[in-house]
Amino acid sequence: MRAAVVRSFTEPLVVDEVDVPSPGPYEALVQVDYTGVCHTDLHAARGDWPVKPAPPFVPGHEGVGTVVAVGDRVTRVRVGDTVGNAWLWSACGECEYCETGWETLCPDQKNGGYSVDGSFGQYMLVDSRYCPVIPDGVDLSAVGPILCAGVTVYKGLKVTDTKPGEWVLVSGIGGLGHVAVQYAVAMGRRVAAVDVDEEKLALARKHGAEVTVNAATSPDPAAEIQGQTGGGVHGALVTAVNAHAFPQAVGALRRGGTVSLVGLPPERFPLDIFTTVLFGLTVRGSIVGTRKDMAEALDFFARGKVCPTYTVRPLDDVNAIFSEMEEGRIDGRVVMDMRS
Ligand SMILES: NC(=O)c1ccc[n+]([C@@H]2O[C@H](COP(=O)([O-])OP(=O)(O)OC[C@H]3O[C@@H](n4cnc5c(N)ncnc54)[C@H](O)[C@@H]3O)[C@@H](O)[C@H]2O)c1
Ligand SMILES: CCCCCCO
Ligand SMILES: [Zn+2]
Ligand SMILES: [Zn+2]
Repeated sequence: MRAAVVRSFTEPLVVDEVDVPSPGPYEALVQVDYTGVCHTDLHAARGDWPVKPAPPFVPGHEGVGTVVAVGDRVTRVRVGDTVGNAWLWSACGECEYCETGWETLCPDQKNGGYSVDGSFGQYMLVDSRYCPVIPDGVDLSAVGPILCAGVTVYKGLKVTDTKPGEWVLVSGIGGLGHVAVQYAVAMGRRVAAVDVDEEKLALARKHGAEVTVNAATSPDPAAEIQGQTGGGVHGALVTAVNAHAFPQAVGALRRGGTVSLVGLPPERFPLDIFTTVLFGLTVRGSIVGTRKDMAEALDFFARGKVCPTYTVRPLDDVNAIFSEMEEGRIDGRVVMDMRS
């Protein structure tokens, strides 16, 4: 099968012929139709996080396709079903986190396109007990971005502990952020959006953001958001790939507000102790979503409440797509057509 392989963190990906994998007892072999390209795939290919993948590997965790073979212990899916892969490729199912609804924190989890091969290939393996099951009748070219961008921002919004009618800031209106605006609107939140690119802010307005601030031109984005939201946002979701966005989001919070950190620039940011304590602020990390979160995020998509903005491109464009992503030149999501 053809697949895009990371052979080195300093070389372009190689689109090569590789062996079709065989499913283990609980695994399913999936013929991939489409796969979204997440900025995490770029972090993986560049090896720029503290915990690095081990080349050679196939990135991708927003893949969707048809089950063509199953292992002998598989019961949850059948040949012919439409499934996806995900960052949460599998977990142990037995630790304190798996037992309490936090499988995303399982220390023994496997990660699609990072610690196990992912969806940038014509076939992929999934763990039948964890793979997202795609709702019938949905557009398979559009659903891929829900499998990571969608579930991640849906969960990140949930853990801001905001209520309908309250203000939520979405910082970074890229692949994650542009669907975050849609989930927030569908969840009844009022949305303020920040990015450094006017086209991205226009996309945020198109999807329902009432307030938009350009952090590249505003002298004080946090103050601007405080002013335009009558005292600050009740919650914030940071998906930006630049560390400057993080203290700005904290500064945009209303007293008692919560910020969910989702974006992963490999950096640190300063947190002012006094104002965090005085204003009773909550700063929390949020990583993807559980299988239950995934089913809920897919349901919003299947009911037409969220629809990714995306362009479809061939697998051979993968290195160009990464370069455009690095330069912030991708509006919405790129989805690669794996059928050719
Ligand atoms: N926590 C998780 O579970 C999780 C899941 C998926 C992705 N991620 C991470 O989220 C990040 C975003 O992923 P993506 O696929 O949306 O990336 P993307 O490249 O599509 O979008 C990034 C956005 O950040 C914007 N941006 C850059 N600098 C900014 C600034 N100073 N202020 C505001 N916005 C700024 C860019 O203009 C762009 O719109 C990546 O680091 C990725 O690894 C985390
Ligand atoms: C810590 C890495 C989280 C990446 C989630 C999938 O994009
Ligand atoms: Zn991702
Ligand atoms: Zn576990």
